Amino acid sequence: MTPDVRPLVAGNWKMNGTRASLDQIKAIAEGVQTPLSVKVEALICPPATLLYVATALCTDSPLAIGAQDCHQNPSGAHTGDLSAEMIADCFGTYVIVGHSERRTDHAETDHLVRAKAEAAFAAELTAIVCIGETADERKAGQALDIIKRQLSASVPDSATPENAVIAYEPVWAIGTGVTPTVEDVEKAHAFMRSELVARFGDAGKKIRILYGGSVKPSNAKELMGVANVDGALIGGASLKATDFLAIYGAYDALLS
Ligand SMILES: O=C(CO)COP(=O)(O)O
Repeated sequence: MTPDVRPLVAGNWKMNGTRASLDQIKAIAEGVQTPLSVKVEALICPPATLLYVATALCTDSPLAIGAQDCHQNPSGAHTGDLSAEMIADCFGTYVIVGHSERRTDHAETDHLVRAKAEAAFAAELTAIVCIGETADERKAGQALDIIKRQLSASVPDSATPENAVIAYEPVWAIGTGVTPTVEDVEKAHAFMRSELVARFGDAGKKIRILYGGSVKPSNAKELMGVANVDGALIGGASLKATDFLAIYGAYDALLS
């Protein structure tokens, strides 16, 4: 945690979820209607097909809804893509950019990820910019170098604590059930914090840095309690309302 920073617990549903899954969003929207929501923000990023209906389910809930990607341009001939304006038009308030699966599946570069984050800012969305090293990069002792490069090249100069969130997701921890040690998470997040402060000054102290990769109810309290970990980006465990709410609820103990 970072002093005076409101943590964000975010779910990334990836390419999962049909209309039947809206029940889970409804349950999460109801489940986060607790006093904890003043202190901890909750977000679900369903597939684009569910975005508009999901926001309609959350009108009376503090649960925010976001998208998983956006195009760097506001409109035009880009078949199959989604603009940041379209997400905002569906009442989405966040968009994930530069997830490692998009960097791999769609060859997204740091440069493109930065342009997508800028498009998000222009549409008044908050961009969750994902970074993280692969297993090979880690084995080669390059983890911090990769983090430094991705952070500096993927995050726009216009990032602020309001419009930008960083998600550190070591690629080897995604969907594997394996997480870094608490010491490794602490080291990586302290490094990112120092990089952000060096670049953005006081604002860099408040930009949220989420941890992602095999977060589940059983490890949430330990991981979320680490210094400079300002929440989670959850994949698999965000698909079930009970699991997501258990992770969210870990802050009950951490903040009491
Ligand atoms: O990629 C992730 C979230 O964006 C993490 O996925 P898992 O929580 O399934 O490991």
